[in-house]
Amino acid sequence: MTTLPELPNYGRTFSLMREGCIDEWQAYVGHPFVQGLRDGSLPQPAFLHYMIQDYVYLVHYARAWALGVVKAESPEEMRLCAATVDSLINHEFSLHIETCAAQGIDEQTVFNAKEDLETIAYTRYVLDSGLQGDFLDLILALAPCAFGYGEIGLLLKDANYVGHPYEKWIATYSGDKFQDVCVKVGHLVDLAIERRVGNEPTSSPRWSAMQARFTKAVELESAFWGMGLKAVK
Ligand SMILES: Cc1ncc(CN)c(N)n1
Repeated sequence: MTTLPELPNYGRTFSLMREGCIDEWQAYVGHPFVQGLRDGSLPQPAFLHYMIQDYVYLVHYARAWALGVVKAESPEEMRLCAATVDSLINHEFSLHIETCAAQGIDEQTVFNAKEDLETIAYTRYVLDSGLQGDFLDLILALAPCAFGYGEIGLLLKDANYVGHPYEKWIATYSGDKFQDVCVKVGHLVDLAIERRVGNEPTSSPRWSAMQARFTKAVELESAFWGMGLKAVK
């Protein structure tokens, strides 16, 4: 029997929002694609297709975090957004670049890859949240990406071993560097909420719209996994 790791400590808002969409959340972190990553049964072509789309996703995702620098209302918010942009471009990208290079695909080719509909839907949803909304709208659309992969990394950590087909992927998302990003994003979300809606966010008239913003991004995460599986059907 597998024992579940303790819920990661990504802040107060994470716990509230995760609970507020628990069915959608479980569908995201327990998706069949994730099970295939865990036991190594995910076909390699599906993984490669996903990694190429995910690189494109991360390009837009980094742009959205850069928009966070533009929309921030305090130096701390600016710094945390800038640090996340740096971590995405100079750390997380490496996993994708190395995976694709091992298959003879260079970074510029991946950068120019044609986007699947699921990639367009999710990335433009996040960017639009920041363009039409305020900093909070943006950050809540961005958050499930970090928290979900952080939680999945911890869930899959025990299943990893040297020579596992997805060893590097699991090591990246369960590793200290990525976990540290999740904790910092959790702190940023808590700060942003406190600044704009106060200490009792669930009593705010804005809460249901905030939860809806978060939940939609969670659903788009599941659709993104589904895109990866479709590649081999
Ligand atoms: C679609 C998606 N969501 C989240 C992550 C983790 N940054 C990612 N790489 N790709």
